[in-house]
Amino acid sequence: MKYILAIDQGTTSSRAILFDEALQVSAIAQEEFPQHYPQSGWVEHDAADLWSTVAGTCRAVIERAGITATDVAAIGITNQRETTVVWDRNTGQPIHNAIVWQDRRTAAICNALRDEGHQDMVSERTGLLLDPYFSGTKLKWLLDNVEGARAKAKAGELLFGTVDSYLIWKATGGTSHVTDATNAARTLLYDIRKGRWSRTICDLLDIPTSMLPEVRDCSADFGVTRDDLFGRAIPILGVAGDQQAATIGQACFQPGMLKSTYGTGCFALLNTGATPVRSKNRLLTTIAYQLDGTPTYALEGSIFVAGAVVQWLRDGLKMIRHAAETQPLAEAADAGQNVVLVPAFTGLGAPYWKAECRGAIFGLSRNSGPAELARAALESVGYQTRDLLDAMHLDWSGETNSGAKEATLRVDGGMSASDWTMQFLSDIIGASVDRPATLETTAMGAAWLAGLRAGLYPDQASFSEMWALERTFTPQMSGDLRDRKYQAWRRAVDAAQKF
Ligand SMILES: Nc1ncnc2c1ncn2[C@@H]1O[C@H](COP(=O)(O)OP(=O)(O)O)[C@@H](O)[C@H]1O
Ligand SMILES: O=P(O)(O)OC[C@H](O)CO
Repeated sequence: MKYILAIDQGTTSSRAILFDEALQVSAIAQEEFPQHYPQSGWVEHDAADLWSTVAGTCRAVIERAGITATDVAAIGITNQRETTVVWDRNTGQPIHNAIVWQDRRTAAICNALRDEGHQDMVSERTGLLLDPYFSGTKLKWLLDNVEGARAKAKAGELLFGTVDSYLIWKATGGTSHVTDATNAARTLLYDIRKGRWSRTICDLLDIPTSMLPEVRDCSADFGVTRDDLFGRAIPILGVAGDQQAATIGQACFQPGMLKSTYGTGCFALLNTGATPVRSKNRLLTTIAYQLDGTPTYALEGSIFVAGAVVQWLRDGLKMIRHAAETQPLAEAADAGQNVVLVPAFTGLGAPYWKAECRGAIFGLSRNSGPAELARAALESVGYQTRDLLDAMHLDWSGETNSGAKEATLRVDGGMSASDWTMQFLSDIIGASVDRPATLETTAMGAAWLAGLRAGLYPDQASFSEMWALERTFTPQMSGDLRDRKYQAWRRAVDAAQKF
């Protein structure tokens, strides 16, 4: 029996998942690592923690399954996207903590670039917006603020990478400085149409192109691990950013297919096929996957707070002890009250992009309590998804909320386990929501990419047929109530922005 080892390096933990020849999960290991918040709005990871938890969970999962590295045909990597690492080519030492995707420290750089009129040029090339979310301005900040960094970068002594790149460099003993097209597409430095680093944007941000990794297909040769790492060299044959890997794991291979992942945040990707669609509604254009040199594009909506609102009920308000307790609370809530929670704890993402907006609660009465708050928290995830899907459908077919007429929404991620939330989601978008039998879709996407290259797993068509449904949620709410509730949400978001 041969296995594929999938590495899922996420924002709060690293996971290693072993898939067998039938693409079934054999073993899982997971390890959390510290988050660093040096200032308000700043989020950092120690790159050494990312590497040690990845190496540690990989070794653990091999041991747990009672196999050896000889049984592992290939490694697939999927990762938190945009997070930026810069390290010394000679010593391998990072010059600073990694700056995490959530970090807002480059807001001023982005505002200045926007004021100078660069938004259109950047969007046209990268599909992205001038927002601190993406890697480019984080890299510029590091070169501007770490002593001696720019001179060393110009001398060719420093390397840049998103997390995949850094992990590959470490795993291969510094022999491979590469990334894949989906991760490159999140840097703000990559021309997604031409398929190469944009010299114009690198010049604008004063970033030497010699620092940038070589960009490969998602299913390709990324290097082989050092012999001493797992006892035998293993080839790394698949790489994709985590939301793209989930799109692959959900087998969203046809234009019009749509997935939404509910973890800490929520990321919805709509496959738009061979042509990049430029959003008129402030969504992102990105690469869904690239196989055999051909990119497939997607429209993406990114929400920064989804499951995190449940974490806030648990850790901030101490209203619940476990995320699943929100369901009985929401069921018990008084249906006559319309409490609306706007969870803009770290600003609003797509389609609003209001970094300075903060959260708000509307419609409280003397009778409002934990049940109404829990319901409002879960509902906020549905409303935010509706915002994204309305924008997507406008970009894609020119109609608002044509979801009901199109392919259903495929969901995954920790919060998709909440039946109540998934039913409300279906009600408020007025379309079916499909939850797959395997919720490990992100890791499965990475495993499939590697297994495809290794000759272990089937092609796209056969892989699509393996996708299995666990449950479909269909709309139960009347159209009238749906409209009234959604309009109340829109008023609440407007009011929160004006505060
Ligand atoms: N039964 C549930 N009901 C509501 N929220 C849940 C439930 N189970 C998990 N969550 C939420 O899902 C998130 C975890 O999902 P996960 O996919 O592991 O996230 P990430 O990869 O971002 O760490 C947490 O924010 C948690 O609050
Ligand atoms: O690590 P996750 O699952 O929170 O995903 C983070 C996204 O890739 C950020 O763009």
